[in-house]
Amino acid sequence: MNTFGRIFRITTWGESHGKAVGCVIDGCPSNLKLSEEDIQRELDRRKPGKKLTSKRMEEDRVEILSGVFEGKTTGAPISMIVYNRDVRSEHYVKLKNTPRPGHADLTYFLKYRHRDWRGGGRSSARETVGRVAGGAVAKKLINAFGINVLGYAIEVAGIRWERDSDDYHEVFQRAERSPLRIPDESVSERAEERVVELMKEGDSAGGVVEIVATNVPPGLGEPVFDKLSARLAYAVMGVPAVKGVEIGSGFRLAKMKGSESNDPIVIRDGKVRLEKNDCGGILGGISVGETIIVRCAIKPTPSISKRQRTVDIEKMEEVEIEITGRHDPCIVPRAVPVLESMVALTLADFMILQGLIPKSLSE
Ligand SMILES: Cc1cc2nc3c(=O)[nH]c(=O)nc-3n(C[C@H](O)[C@H](O)[C@H](O)COP(=O)(O)O)c2cc1C
Ligand SMILES: C=C(O[C@@H]1CC(C(=O)O)=C[C@@H](OP(=O)(O)O)[C@H]1O)C(=O)O
Repeated sequence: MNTFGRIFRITTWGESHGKAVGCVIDGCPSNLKLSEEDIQRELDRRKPGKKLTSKRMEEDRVEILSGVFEGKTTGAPISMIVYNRDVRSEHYVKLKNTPRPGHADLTYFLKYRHRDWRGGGRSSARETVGRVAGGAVAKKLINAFGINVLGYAIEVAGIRWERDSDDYHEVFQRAERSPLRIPDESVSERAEERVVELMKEGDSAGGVVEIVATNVPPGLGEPVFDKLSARLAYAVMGVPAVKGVEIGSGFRLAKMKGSESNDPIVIRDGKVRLEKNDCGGILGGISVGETIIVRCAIKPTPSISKRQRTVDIEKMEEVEIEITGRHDPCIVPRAVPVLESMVALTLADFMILQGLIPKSLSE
C-alpha cells in the first residue's frame, strides 16, 4: 500500500534515483485556494543541500499537474511532481549486494528479491517529498479552519532543550532559525558542535522531534480502534527512521502517580479546559480541545562512513563496507516538516470524516 488516509487520501510514488517523485491527493474539498508557492514553501523547508544536511543539491521545484483550476481546487485528484536532478548512483553500485546496516536494503531484498538499489530506491526518504507536498495541501485546508501544525526538535545527539514558553508559534519561529531546528540558540550551537564532531568520526546522530497541533476542536477521533492517538502514532511511525512515539507526556507518565498525571478539569474564559496538558490533548482517543502533542524518537542516520560489518548476499560471505555519498549527519531537522505533514494529513482526514469540513468550501 502506498496510500494513506480514509477520505483525504495521499498516494506517494517515485524512487530516490528514478526520474521523479510526487504524490496524488484524493478527497480534497473543492474551492480551496491553492498555488505552487503554497507547496514550494513547505518543500523548501524539507529539501537537502543546507547546513548540516545531505549535500545532494535538489531544488525540489514542484509542478501541480491536476486538480487545481483558476487557483482553486476542483475536488478532482491533485497530482504533483518534483523531478530528481542531482542523482549520483555510482556510490550505490558497490552496495548492490552488501546491504547497509540500519537501512532497508536487506529487508527489501528479502521481501522483493528485486529492488531499485540506486539511492535506496523507494525506501529512501526522498519519497517524503510527496508527503510534504500533500501535507502542504492538508495544512492549507485545516488552517482555513483555524488549526496549525508546528514542529521543532527538542533533542539532538542527547542534548536536550526544555520548553521555555507556552507560545508554540513563537517556539516554532525560533526553531526555524536554527539549522537543527532547536528553538534555543545556545542549545542549538552545542548540538551543532556535537553533530560536527560525529560527522568527523564518520558517524551520525539521532534525536527527538515534537509536533503540536493548535486549535484542534474537541471530538476528533473514535473511541475504540480509530482513536486519534492511534491514527497519529500510525501516521508518524510510517516516516523513515521514526522508532518511538509519545502522546503528551508519553513515557514520563509511566513514572508519575495518578494524582500527578491527571489533568485537572477547570473553567477558563467560560470554557471547560484542562489545567495542564500531560494527556497531549487526547482523552479516550478523542481530542479534548487542548493542543495535540506528538513526540517522535528519530534514530541516527544509518548510512555512515565508518567501517561496518555486513554480508555479501550473492557470495554469502561476511564483509566490511565503507559507505560514501551524500547523507544527512542527523535526520532530525529535515524530519520536522515531514512529521508535521503526517499530522496535518491525519487531522484533515478526521475533520472531513467527521463532517467538520464540507466537500465544497464556501467561496
Ligand atoms: C528526512 C529524512 C532524511 C533521511 N536521510 C537519510 C540519509 O541521508 N541517509 C540514510 O541512510 N538514511 C536517511 N534517512 C533514514 C532512512 O531513510 C531510513 O532509516 C531507512 O529508510 C530505513 O527505515 P527505518 O529506519 O524506518 O527502519 C532519512 C530519513 C528522513 C525522514
Ligand atoms: C535526497 C534526499 O535525501 C536522501 C535520503 C536518503 C535515505 O536513504 O533516506 C539518502 C540520501 O540520498 P542519496 O544517497 O540518494 O543522495 C539523502 O540525500 C531527500 O530527502 O530529498
